Amino acid sequence: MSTMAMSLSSLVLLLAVPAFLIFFLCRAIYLLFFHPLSAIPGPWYAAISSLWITSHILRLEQCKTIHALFQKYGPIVRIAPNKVVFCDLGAMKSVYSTWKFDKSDYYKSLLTNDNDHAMTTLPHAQHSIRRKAYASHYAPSNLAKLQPEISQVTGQMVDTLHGLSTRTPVETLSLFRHLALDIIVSSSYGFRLGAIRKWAVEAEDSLTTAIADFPKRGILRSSVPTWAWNLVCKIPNARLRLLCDSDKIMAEFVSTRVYEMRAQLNAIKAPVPTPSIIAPAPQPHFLSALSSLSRSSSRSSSPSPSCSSEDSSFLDDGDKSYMLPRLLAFKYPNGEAMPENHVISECMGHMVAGTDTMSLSLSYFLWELTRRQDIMRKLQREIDAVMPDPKAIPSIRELNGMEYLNAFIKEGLRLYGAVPSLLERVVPETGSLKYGAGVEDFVLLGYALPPGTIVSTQAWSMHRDPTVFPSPETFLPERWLPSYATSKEQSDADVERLACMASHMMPFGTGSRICGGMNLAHLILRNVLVAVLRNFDVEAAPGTDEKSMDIRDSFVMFPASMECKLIFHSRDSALP
Ligand code: HEM
Repeated sequence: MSTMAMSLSSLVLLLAVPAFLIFFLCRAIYLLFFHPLSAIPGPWYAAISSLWITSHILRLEQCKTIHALFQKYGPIVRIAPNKVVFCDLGAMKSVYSTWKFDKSDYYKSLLTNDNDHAMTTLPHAQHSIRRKAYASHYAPSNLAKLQPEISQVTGQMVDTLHGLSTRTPVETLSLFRHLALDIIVSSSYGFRLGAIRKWAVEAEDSLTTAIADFPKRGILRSSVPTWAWNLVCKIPNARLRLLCDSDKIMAEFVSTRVYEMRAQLNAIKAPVPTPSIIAPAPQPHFLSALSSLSRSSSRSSSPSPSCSSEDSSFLDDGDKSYMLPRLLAFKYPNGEAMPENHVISECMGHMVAGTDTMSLSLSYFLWELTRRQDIMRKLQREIDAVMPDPKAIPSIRELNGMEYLNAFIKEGLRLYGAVPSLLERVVPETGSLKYGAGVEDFVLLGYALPPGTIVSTQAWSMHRDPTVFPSPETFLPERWLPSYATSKEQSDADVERLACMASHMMPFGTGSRICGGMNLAHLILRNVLVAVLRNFDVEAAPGTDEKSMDIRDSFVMFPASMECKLIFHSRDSALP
């Protein structure tokens, strides 16, 4: 009996193995030669399985791998059975701006507290409602009101750096993460977190740690089964607990702000005077030096666009206008208020989206300057001229008018934009969009893509197109400056060249899903760069070099060593 059973199971095995091999072979032949995407160039092994691209994602080198594919195969490449990438301006506009395809499931890995926020809301239609809830917060006119707070926090950071003993290496990813979080928290909730102050005394700020942990938690959480995750979180190790709880820590922080804000709003409705939720903070010299400038800029700015709020009067706290009350006052099209868990996840999404992106960009920008003293000196000459007092950051208008600084930031975002990765979208079902009279299929660079195909491009490659950016790997702010040509032909060519470069730039994404905090990001970059370079010369600390700063990517980019240590030398004595 047992001999019979054994021979039966060997027979099943004998048949199963070839059956599986035949199935795999037939599938591979179909994917390679008969699949609707089979005509698209690319490595044959990528066409038959996702394993190849997944191995590069796991090695944290997707951007460079995809870029090499464009160099080998041209502007459209098949990187997996169902995935197509492209590097072409027309295609970029078509996917992200004209047809506004929905995002792919990839974005669900960025959920906060298991809830959607604007970045993870996949369908275009739902997203545009969500975006309305917060968009006016980041309007330039509203940000102008928040400039004094941004300058103040930046000033605290500069004071802290001045207080360090000479030649102390500073890990700038951590420094700028604390700074960015202070700014985002203050501009979103009107709450002084004091992360920079804690950083200065080396005290841990659990919210900053939670935000730094968030991506690691996401990767770990999605790569192990729930039971294993629960087990990991039971290990009695304080650091591990913090990592496991990062979502919870963020959610609790935001819930408390919601609770406080509601209390304040209710108090405003009932005419009982209440103190502002902003903890009274000392008036640092930075703020006092700036307040008159910033007040005049906020007064002259146009009123912030209204959100669909019935109670917009409470949006202002004195001169300022925060994001949280906008979300609490927002009504969905059916007239219902945004549920509290949506408000919380939206706020968490912005903290996560804005913190590491800022710290990475600023760290790479400064690291580049340590290698390019010529650029640092040019920037300092321009900054010194508009910022005679090293403690008074110029007005937004003056910052925006700094030609070389602007060119430097554009070039920085070109090579060191914190999100250089594929921004995946999905070709919709046939018939849900009409591509033209009688045109059912979506055609990209001459290839018809069936519904469900995942299409994307990456800033890494769009920003390194040698036909648009000559010597693309060279950091050259001058490429963004007009040549001040005297002849009409030359100046027309100049305008065309600059416009062509600008149209290829997508450090903040592009189209309807472009970074919601882009204006705030620009403001922070300008504030921090002028404050740091007016006050310090920057040098790379021993060990911070090409190798340690080599770029890795996992949606955001980061240095191979996961740190960036720089030394800030005070310029006090050297100044005229
Ligand atoms: C240099 C800094 C930054 C870079 C490079 C950057 C880049 C990006 C990119 C590439 C996207 C995604 C586009 C897509 O998936 O198609 C994005 C989305 C987003 N970012 Fe940023 N970002 C930065 C700073 C910020 C800041 C400071 C905030 C706010 C505090 C912010 C808030 C957001 C939000 C809310 C979204 C989702 C937008 C939506 O779908 O409505 N970002 N960002």
